[in-house]
Amino acid sequence: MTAKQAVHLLINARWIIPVVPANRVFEDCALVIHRQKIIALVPQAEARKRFEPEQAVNLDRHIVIPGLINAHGHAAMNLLRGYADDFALQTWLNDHIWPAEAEHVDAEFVHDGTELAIAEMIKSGTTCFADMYFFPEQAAQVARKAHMRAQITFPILDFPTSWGQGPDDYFAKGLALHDEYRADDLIRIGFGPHAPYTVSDPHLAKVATLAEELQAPIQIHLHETVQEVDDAYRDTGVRPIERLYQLGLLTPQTQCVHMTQLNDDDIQTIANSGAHVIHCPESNLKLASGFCPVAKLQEAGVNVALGTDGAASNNNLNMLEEIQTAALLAKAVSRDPAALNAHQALACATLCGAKALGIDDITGSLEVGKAADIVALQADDTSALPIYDPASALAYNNRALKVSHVWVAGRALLLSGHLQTLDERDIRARTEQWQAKIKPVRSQP
Ligand SMILES: CSC[C@H]1O[C@@H](n2cnc3c(O)ncnc32)[C@H](O)[C@@H]1O
Ligand SMILES: [Zn+2]
Repeated sequence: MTAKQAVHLLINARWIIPVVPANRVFEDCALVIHRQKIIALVPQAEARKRFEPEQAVNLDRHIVIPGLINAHGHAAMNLLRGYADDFALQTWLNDHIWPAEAEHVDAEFVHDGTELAIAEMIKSGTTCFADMYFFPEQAAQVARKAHMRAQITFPILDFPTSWGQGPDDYFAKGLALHDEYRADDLIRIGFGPHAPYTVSDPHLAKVATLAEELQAPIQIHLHETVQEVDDAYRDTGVRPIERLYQLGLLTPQTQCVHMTQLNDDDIQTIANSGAHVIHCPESNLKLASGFCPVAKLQEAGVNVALGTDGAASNNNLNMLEEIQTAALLAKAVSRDPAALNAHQALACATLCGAKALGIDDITGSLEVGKAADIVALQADDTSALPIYDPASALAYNNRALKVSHVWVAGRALLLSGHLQTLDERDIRARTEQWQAKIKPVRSQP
């Protein structure tokens, strides 16, 4: 008899949806984890014969999936959740959010807001998030403490903010941060030019050059509203996508967020460039920005990932909800009930997110050799039953499921619903202090 192989962790689960291979559900199988990686996905009986785990977790009423990837957000804006609802983007930004940010955002705000956001993300099954916000060094520090995987893009805008005096300052601070995290296993620093209407040509061109040189990602809000595209066309004679293309900013390293205003030429330009689309359906609905044509983009070969955007325009960071909204909306927009089925919607929130962030060799599916970024959802509440197809439960009835366990690179961040790397009581106390300090200006109806 050959000796059993010693491994760190064995996860036995009722259902495992690995995402790769696509459209598959493995029943009564086990994931075997050694060091930070998945080393096998086999039937439980075989796992018992072959492996001697340091720790075994039995999840016999659970659905196990790859960790969810929130491909766009502004984590610290969790402290502005519910601050200004029911406005269109430009009114929301100009009259409410930017004045609030000018008054309140500092390093401590970003530290505390990001910690609040990461706690929410872990508890709702997210293992990796893309962030674009001021004081990105704070976001990176908190992500590192929480052991979350993250892409942190440092903001570039033409004007001064509480984080810096203007573009030169932002580039200097951001590049230093990129250097600091160059060898980090979980955190990658990229460029976050805010939007075509807040960043001028020379700075966009500089982002393109530096990103190419450093092989770093770029994330930008793009074609979010009718007003953005109409104003740009009036002022420049081209649509923002065309301007970005001319400046060399559309490459496979580029993540275009929102993209609700797309004609056939725009879709072709994006497809040809290899740039990725980050679809934020709930933020787009709430700000009444428009609809991202997901089915058309996918048909054209564009990779579409999912993001929540910030909690000030969503108003939560729950990627399971985002999966459901994306799946329902895709059907309505394309008038095709088969558009974005349950497995495809889950893929958008996992593998496609990893592709967009350029980390699909590391995460995004439960494949042997990938990092153990794993989420388990308890699925035994009567409101979840019966479960004929766990992918259906995930996409269309996920309020009935409860995220119970979360691992990133094999380390537990959530065990039986309890955070392992963050102190929830402390987060609550600090959030209450911010709530007392930040007073929303409410106009009377
Ligand atoms: C440069 S840091 C991020 C900056 O973006 C603002 N923001 C949040 N949500 C959106 C959105 O949907 N479109 C454009 N800008 C957005 C945020 O408040 C920060 O100022
Ligand atoms: Zn955003």
